Amino acid sequence: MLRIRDLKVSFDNGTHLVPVLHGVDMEVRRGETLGVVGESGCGKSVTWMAVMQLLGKRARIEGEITLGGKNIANLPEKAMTGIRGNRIAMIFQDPSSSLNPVKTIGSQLMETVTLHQGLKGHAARAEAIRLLDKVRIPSADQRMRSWPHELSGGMNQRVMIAMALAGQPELLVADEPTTALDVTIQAQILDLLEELQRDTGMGLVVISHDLGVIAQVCDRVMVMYAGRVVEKAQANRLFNNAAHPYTQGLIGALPDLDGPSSVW
Ligand SMILES: Nc1ncnc2c1ncn2[C@@H]1O[C@H](COP(=O)(O)OP(=O)(O)OP(=O)(O)O)[C@@H](O)[C@H]1O
Repeated sequence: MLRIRDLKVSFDNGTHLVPVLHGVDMEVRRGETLGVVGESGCGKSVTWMAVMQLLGKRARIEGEITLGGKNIANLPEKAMTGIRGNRIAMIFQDPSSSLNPVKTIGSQLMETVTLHQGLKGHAARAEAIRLLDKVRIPSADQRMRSWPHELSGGMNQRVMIAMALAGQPELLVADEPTTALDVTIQAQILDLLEELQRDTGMGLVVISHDLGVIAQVCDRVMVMYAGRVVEKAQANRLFNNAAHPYTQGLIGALPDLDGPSSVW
């Protein structure tokens, strides 16, 4: 469905270009859940921000990004607006900074529904409530009147996922979707993403520095290190038999339940 070939990204810092991605190759197959893992700063977010053309004017992007066979790298902004949200949607780490604090959940969700589905008034409201139900927000009708600060981080992330679903995207990119949440809520959000992926058949990309998160939901995994993909594998193969030393190090760093306890 989506193929990235030899993606190179540099940032212009005023005096010279600073290379950040050095030729990334990646692909997402229809209906799969792909994990992108690697330490902070290795280029996970930049890769997907480049796909979405959200990197701003200082970024120089080279390479090929094809969606359904069509090259979308460096598309004009107007054409890209038709892709963002409608074909590829993205959610981020901190839902409270993505939501507008001075608008209710309902009005933000209705705006998104109007933008992507052209619905207005009662129809937009009904669709917004349906989406809140779909992401398992209890009493969706009442929650429409809530402000972002009245909801927990986990609930706000569910609202962001509802917004992402408004455009019925073929692909949802979740960039560290659970990093800002506590552990029990993390598991619930991952379960929800998995369930939505199964129900809708959309492709799902989960970006995380946390192998535990990747292990829970992903079919295939791409491991990134210093602006490159260093390993691609089926998730179970990767965890049992990682080929690259960096991946072996990442797996070796996971806490071992059978190992000696450090708590006395
Ligand atoms: N707008 C920007 N201008 C300049 N450099 C940037 C910009 N955005 C990212 N970078 C640099 O690109 C590199 C990759 O960043 P990226 O955000 O993709 O890392 P990451 O793997 O997603 O890590 P994290 O999980 O910490 O976000 C980093 O060195 C970062 O400082």
